[in-house]
Amino acid sequence: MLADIKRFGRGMWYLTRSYWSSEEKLQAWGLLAVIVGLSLGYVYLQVLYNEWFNHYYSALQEYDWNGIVAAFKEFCILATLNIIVVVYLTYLQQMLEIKWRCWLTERYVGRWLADKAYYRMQLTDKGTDNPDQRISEDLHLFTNMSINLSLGLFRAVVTLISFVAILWQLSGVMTIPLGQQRFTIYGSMVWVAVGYSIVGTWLTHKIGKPLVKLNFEQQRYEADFRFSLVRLRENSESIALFGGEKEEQRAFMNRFQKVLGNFWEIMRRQKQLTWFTAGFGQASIFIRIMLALPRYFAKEIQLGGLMQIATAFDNVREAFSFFVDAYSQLAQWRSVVDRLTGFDKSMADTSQAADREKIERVSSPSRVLATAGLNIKLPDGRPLLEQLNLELAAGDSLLVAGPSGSGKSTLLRTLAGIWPYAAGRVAVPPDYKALFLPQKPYLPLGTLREALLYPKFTNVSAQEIREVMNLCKLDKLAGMIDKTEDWSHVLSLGEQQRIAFARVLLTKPNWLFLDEATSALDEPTERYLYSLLTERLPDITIVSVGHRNTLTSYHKKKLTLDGTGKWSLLN
Ligand SMILES: Nc1ncnc2c1ncn2[C@@H]1O[C@H](COP(=O)(O)OP(=O)(O)OP(=O)(O)O)[C@@H](O)[C@H]1O
Repeated sequence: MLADIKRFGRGMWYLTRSYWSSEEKLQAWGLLAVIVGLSLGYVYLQVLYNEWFNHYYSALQEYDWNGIVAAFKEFCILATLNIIVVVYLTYLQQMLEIKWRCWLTERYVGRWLADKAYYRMQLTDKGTDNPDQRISEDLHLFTNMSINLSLGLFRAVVTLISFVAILWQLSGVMTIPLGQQRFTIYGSMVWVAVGYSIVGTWLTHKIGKPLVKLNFEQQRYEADFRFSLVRLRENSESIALFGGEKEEQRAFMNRFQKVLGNFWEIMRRQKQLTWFTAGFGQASIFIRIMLALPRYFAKEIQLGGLMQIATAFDNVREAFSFFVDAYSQLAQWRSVVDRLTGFDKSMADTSQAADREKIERVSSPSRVLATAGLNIKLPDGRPLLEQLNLELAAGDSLLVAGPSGSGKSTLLRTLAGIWPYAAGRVAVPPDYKALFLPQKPYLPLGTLREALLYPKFTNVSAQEIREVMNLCKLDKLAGMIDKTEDWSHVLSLGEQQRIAFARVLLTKPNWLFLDEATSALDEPTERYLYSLLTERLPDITIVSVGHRNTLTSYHKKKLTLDGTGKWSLLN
């Protein structure tokens, strides 16, 4: 338990410190100071309201018309101030939350993308699941809960102190005769109000405790259910071709049953809790009056004093109920902090691993790409390729062949610098401008023009884009370059591969790595596109991975891998 609290404290400190000591610190602290000021103002207004009840009801009791008019005037001022304070308190609190979230999101997204951590993490770190959820949901929850809970706690404590003091004053001194003795009790109403609130909140907590876990589970079941629906959308074609609708429906309903079962549990618990809270709320209306009646009948206080006691009692009770509500959120807050610190640690580890990368990348003195003693392994340590010594001069072309799973793509990943399980030396030419084409090109959501120029949206004229598209046999699409679509779903794989070739002609790299980038094309188109490359980019060096025999004729060299570490080179 203590270790948990310590870990939570450390996590909180780590996540909070960065923003509050950042370049935005002045703004953040300034905003916080205004919010704290408004919170104090809000509590002070509640105290004034409480006194107002006294003035108003005392005037009513006395049939004092002038007193009532004065109370109305006072009420108008208090109500106006209250509205202004409540509006700005909410608005500024949300402003602080969004600024903090924005700062954290920028930082997390930046770190996730730096050193290709997003790719490496899925290879090296199995512990951090759903980084997308960490960034979108957890950062939102973290800032929201940190601000609401800490400022809420501050307000509740100040309210409690203020109204306990008021109740103490209004309680006067109570003397109870017991036989010969007389007992004097100070602040009697405080003890009753605090006792009543503690018992009530404790019972609420006892009855409502299982709801914390149940609500947490509900979120998880809902997320699982949603995820299965999203997967159907993503794999709609395969499922339609398999005719897998019945199986999918069964799987959906299985997941939905969990949502349903848990929700029934929540309803049952909620019902018990509502029995209690509704009863407790009604009882308190009665008790708060009963509490003050002895002094009222003893004519020690007036009707105004009676009403003032009643509202002070409500304020004390509300302040206590905040602790219970907050308590139920603590578990969620703690798990958010845990998840974020875990994610942070995993990003830090990944970037440290990138720093001590075992591949030595140097600049080659001539226009040659050379590997020396290159060893590539699988994540479990099995060798894929051992002691690869390869030299490729600018203008060369190399075909990488070998059985499926022998490590061809992994060799390309290593040359691109994204495979972490590799060691050795890679020398790259000084004017090295490489482009890697995978089998299924990535097409970002947006226009075709953006997809064609991804990731560097350089200024290329529409005319040039259309020309290149015509060259790549994409004339049908040349008129739609500014149309926004989910192109990866609309275009056939062959069309997507031709888009990738158009991308090559537009970005003009001098080293091109193709990983089965023509697998979906017919052989004549494949031949045409290879000849187009050498015709339009005569300086280009091509490294291709592929199974087709036809590819051999477009390359001068052939590297064959056997998947156990051995390789052979044919010139
Ligand atoms: N992220 C990963 N985690 C674990 N193993 C992996 C990972 N990526 C690839 N591998 C394994 O590495 C081996 C080589 O994969 P690679 O994709 O390089 O083969 P390939 O020769 O290109 O295969 P193919 O011809 O089928 O495309 C395979 O056994 C594969 O299962």
